[in-house]
Amino acid sequence: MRAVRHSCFHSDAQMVSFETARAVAVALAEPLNRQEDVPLVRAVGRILAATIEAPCALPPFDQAAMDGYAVRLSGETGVPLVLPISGRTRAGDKPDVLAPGTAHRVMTGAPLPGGADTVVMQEHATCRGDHVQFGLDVEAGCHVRRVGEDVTKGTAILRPGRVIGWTEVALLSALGIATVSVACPLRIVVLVTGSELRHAGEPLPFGAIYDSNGPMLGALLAEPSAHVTSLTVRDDLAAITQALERIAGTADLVIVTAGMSVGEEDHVRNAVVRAGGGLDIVKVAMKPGKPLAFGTLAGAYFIGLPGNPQAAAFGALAFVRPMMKALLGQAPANRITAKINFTHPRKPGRTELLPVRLNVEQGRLTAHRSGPDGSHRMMPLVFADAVAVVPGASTPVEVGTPLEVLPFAQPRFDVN
Ligand SMILES: Nc1nc2c(c(=O)[nH]1)N[C@H]1C(S)=C(S)[C@@H](COP(=O)(O)OP(=O)(O)OC[C@H]3O[C@@H](n4cnc5c(N)ncnc54)[C@H](O)[C@@H]3O)O[C@H]1N2
Ligand code: MOO
Repeated sequence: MRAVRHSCFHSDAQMVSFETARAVAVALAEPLNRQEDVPLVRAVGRILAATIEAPCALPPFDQAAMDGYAVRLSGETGVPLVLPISGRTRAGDKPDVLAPGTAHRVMTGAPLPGGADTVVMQEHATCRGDHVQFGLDVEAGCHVRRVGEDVTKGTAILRPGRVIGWTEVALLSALGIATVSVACPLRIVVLVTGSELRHAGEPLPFGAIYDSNGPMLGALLAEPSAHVTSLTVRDDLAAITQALERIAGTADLVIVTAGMSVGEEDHVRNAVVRAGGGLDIVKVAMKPGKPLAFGTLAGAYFIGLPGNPQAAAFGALAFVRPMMKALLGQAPANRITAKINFTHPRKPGRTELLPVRLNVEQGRLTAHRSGPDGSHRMMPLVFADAVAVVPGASTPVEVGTPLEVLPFAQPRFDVN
């Protein structure tokens, strides 16, 4: 774990820019380098921890690509129009040898008989008893899959950081690899703070609200490489400190929601320090999400997200996801831009995060506003599939401006 500047937030609590906070989040998070071997069939969504070299070639031998007849067309032999059929090889049979001046019946996937260099599709041949007659348009070398033309034995085919998906399962299975070394899942604990919170299904007294941040962050962050658990605590300094002490040592990443601001019931930053942790960043120049803190807590990374649901979600997308990638040994995600199709009046200041709906229009990724302002609102999230990043220095943003977007779902090209 890299050392962080344990600056005290009471003294001159510094506010850093959104870009600085993003850079710090990733720079803090060192790869955990914990790995385990798992059966390939259970490895989907897991992250490769070691380079895989091909233990054999693909195809593993020269083979017929069509049902037909293997012949030798190159060299001096040439092809008479009619050839005797000298043998038969199916997929799975041992390789045979082509008798000179003959044709050899082969099925797709069969080892090419030694000496043959071409397969003629059976649709271009007529079988006459123990002879076969070919059409005139036979092309030398065709319909043969050459050994190693897809994968050369010994080459590095997959590198650490790669997410195992169906394509990797196919490739590794073809190479006979049944077990892979993957990064151990991250242990993420979400501590939900707030005396007003109740769990869905519980009675709701007037003034109370249902906890949505806990379930939301669980759903947003959980993946095959990250186990997320959550617990809830009331707005009480001693109770939050105790909860943090209990969590310490059981998590790689501790996420707290709410209690991050300056009110009398906002205790999280004090509790982190009391629990033996340290805070590096305590405010970020972003809207929503300004009361957001980073630090460490007993060997874990700590991130405190504001209580408003949009602020908590956007903090998770902008900082937690990149930290998770770094901890799992993955390269940072590609930055994606979309053209916005709305105007957004503003003065230069904090970076703004706006929920947007993405569409492809005239071949360009286009972002539409998904609802009115307000980081307490849930509906703009439901109608969005990304958040657009308006840089702090921007003046009013016009239709057609390209802006970075952070997609809610991680696209395939985003995972290396
Ligand atoms: N005087 C100031 N007041 C506030 C400031 C400020 O700078 N000065 N910042 C505002 C901003 S911006 C935000 S964001 C919030 C952040 O506050 P906290 O992180 O301390 O969060 P709370 O005050 O506890 O809660 C805010 C809001 O979110 C609701 N909430 C909390 N947890 C959940 C949950 N798990 N599920 C659903 N909703 C939750 C909570 O009930 C509040 O309505 O502070 C502003 N105030
Ligand atoms: O900035 Mo607060 O994060 O919700 O509005």
